[in-house]
Amino acid sequence: MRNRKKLDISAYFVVGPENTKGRPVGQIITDVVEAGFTCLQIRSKTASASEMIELTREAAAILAKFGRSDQVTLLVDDRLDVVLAARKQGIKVDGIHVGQSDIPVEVCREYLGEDSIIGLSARTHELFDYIKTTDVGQIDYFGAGPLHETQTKPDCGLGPDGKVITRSFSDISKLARLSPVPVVIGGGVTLCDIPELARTGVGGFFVVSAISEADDPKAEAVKLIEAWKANKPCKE
Ligand SMILES: Cc1ncc(COP(=O)(O)OP(=O)(O)O)c(N)n1
Ligand SMILES: Cc1ncsc1CCOP(=O)(O)O
Ligand SMILES: [Mg+2]
Repeated sequence: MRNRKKLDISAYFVVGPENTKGRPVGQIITDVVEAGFTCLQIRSKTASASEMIELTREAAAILAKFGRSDQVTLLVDDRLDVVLAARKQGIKVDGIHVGQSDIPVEVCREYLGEDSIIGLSARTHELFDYIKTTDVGQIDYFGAGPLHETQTKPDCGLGPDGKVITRSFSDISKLARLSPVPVVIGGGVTLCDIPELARTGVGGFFVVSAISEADDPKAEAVKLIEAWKANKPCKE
């Protein structure tokens, strides 16, 4: 349980090769690690299993190089097979993030073990009922959103009527209050959202494009962290 107890989801970067405008994923991961991000997720809807394993290897090596392997949590999106194969090859990967239509949390827990981190996305249109009724014993955090519609994941927040439901800051505060596990918010999050998000009481924010598409990913990552810690209005 050591890993699970010290989980820090305050500054969480999600990335895959389709998000970086052709730039090397490893360079942007290096930037966010140097900036002080606390959580990394390898997520790709286009990469093969072997490409995902290589990206995970590279991320783990970057964490090791900066002496951050025990402080920064490294997760893989969706792919239990990738996590298992990576571990088999000696790569230090801490766990998985799954959504409602992915491999069930119980199965992930069975294969990954008690010390692994498992994040779950809560279904947006049923969020509040869901957190009240779900057995959260096997879950380490909820990923929720979107705060704004996002091209990175256009189906995020899609309601039964086909319209995207975004979450207000007051919804998010309520979620932070009611959720039995820490909540991380993402989906269209940019620097200017961070101060208000920090005031909601959630455990953190997650971003893809705010960093992966920035002209200077490292500078953007630093600003995001400073804004989260300082709780001050943003200056672009
Ligand atoms: C931290 C975090 N929160 C939510 C998600 C979304 O997961 P999911 O709903 O399974 O959608 P995909 O990312 O698989 O498209 C996430 N990946 N990370
Ligand atoms: C992976 C994911 N899950 C919910 S929204 C999202 C993508 C968020 O990307 P961006 O920060 O670019 O809006
Ligand atoms: Mg998923």
